[in-house]
Amino acid sequence: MSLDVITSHPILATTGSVVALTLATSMFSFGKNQFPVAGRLVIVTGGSQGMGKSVALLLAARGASIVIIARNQTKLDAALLEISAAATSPDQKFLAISADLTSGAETTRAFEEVKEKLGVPDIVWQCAGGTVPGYFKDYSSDELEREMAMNYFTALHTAHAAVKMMTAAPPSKLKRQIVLTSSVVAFYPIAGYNAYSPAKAAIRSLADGLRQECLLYDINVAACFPATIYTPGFEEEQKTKPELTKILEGADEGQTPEQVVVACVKGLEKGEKIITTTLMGSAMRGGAWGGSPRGSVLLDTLFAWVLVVVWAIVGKFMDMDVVKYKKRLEKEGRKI
Ligand SMILES: NC(=O)C1=CN([C@@H]2O[C@H](COP(=O)(O)OP(=O)(O)OC[C@H]3O[C@@H](n4cnc5c(N)ncnc54)[C@H](OP(=O)(O)O)[C@@H]3O)[C@@H](O)[C@H]2O)C=CC1
Ligand SMILES: CCCCCCCCCCCCCCCC(=O)[C@@H](N)CO
Repeated sequence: MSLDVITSHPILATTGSVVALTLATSMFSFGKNQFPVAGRLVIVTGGSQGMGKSVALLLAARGASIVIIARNQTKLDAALLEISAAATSPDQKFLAISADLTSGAETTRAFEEVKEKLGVPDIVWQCAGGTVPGYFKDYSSDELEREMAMNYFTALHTAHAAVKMMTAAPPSKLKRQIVLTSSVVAFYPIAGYNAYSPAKAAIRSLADGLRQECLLYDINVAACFPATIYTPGFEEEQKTKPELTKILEGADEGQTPEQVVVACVKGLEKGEKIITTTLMGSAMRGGAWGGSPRGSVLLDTLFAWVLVVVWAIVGKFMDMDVVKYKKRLEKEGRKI
């Protein structure tokens, strides 16, 4: 096909220009760090333990000022001591604020305190969240609502307070940034997480839509999608996690919070928006892209093609594990 044919055909010409533009933009941004942190003010929600604490530790070591927000003051104080010890410059500031981020009013109060004491945040990274896994039939409706509040409302109020404060502030030289924390269950929900996965899927949806809207305000919005992370929250989960959920998520090796954070920061530095932390996570993302902006165009396209077929098979196998488990329970005379 000659170039003439391409340029004379409106659909081909449009597709061609979009592909060329995407490649040019990705080449242009290649090598440029899209997530500078030194000297910047970062709020980390859920920064008192687990993944959030690892985010705070890494960014403190890279020269950022850090505010951690969580509920328990004792845990906050202990974590802040550790985080401030990771500082590399005397100019870095550290602050811990106790707030329940399921409440919009509390979230606003915490953000106002940050502004008053240290200024408008440059980066807001939401990590607060967690789950009490279980069989759907066993939750009370209050418990179901609590999972939504704990995961989605915390993220929603945090993003809202951040966008309101950032858009009201004078423009900053470096782009301001919001990072949300979802989970791979937003791509592929499994049995035992049905109170939790929909809240994480809602975060994915918010990240995609807000990213688009925030192009208006010159604020970057990204979200990360870890699989199993070995954290205090995970330890707690294991206590109530159905055996079946453990079997299904056994396909995943798990990562330390440090590994997860290094992978997320790498993605952010490359300017990625929907960030996975393992190859399996990328495969799951590849099968669930929708209209989200791509990370690695080549890999994601390949996965998107292959996964159409792979999901048909893997999905069946996963379902078969469930049926196998049900039969095992019946055979052993056990009830769930
Ligand atoms: N661990 C895992 O396997 C995975 C976790 N994730 C997600 O990563 C994030 C971090 O998980 P992880 O490190 O395991 O969690 P942890 O339970 O270890 O830590 C959760 C943090 O969030 C804070 N927090 C919880 N609820 C609230 C609230 N209502 N208001 C303010 N702060 C709150 C906690 O402090 P306090 O209790 O004092 O408020 C704590 O600092 C979560 O969003 C989780 O869903 C995603 C994939 C896998
Ligand atoms: C196409 C590629 C093959 C796909 C195989 C599917 C394997 C499913 C693994 C699911 C892992 C779920 C981790 C959830 C972590 C989480 O969010 C909770 N621990 C909450 O803290």
